[in-house]
Amino acid sequence: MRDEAPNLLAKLSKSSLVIFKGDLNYRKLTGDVKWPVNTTFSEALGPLRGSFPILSLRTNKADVAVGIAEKIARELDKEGIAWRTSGKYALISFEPQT
Ligand SMILES: O=P(O)(O)OC[C@@]1(O)O[C@H](CO)[C@@H](O)[C@@H]1O
Repeated sequence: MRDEAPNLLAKLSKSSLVIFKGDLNYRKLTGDVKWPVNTTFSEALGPLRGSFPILSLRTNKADVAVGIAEKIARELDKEGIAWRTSGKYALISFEPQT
């Protein structure tokens, strides 16, 4: 964003909170990478981390998912629950501005 949309970044940097809604935006925020589930949301954000306060609200519709305890993911997987893709589970993620 720093290179592609510096004006937008400057504007968002002055915001008290920027809310991203939906699976596709979550995938864009986290680079659409199949991170280990216990990767922090902060790490997955990469260069956007700390630029402005980010709240992401997402129902899970794709494999990418971060900020989850491995034990919880393992238990859901063991039960055969399609928690990553069914749209029946959701993630609320927050990263403050630094
Ligand atoms: O969760 P929602 O708001 O109904 O869908 C969010 C969404 O980003 O997820 C899909 C991509 O996985 C898109 O088709 C859709 O726009």
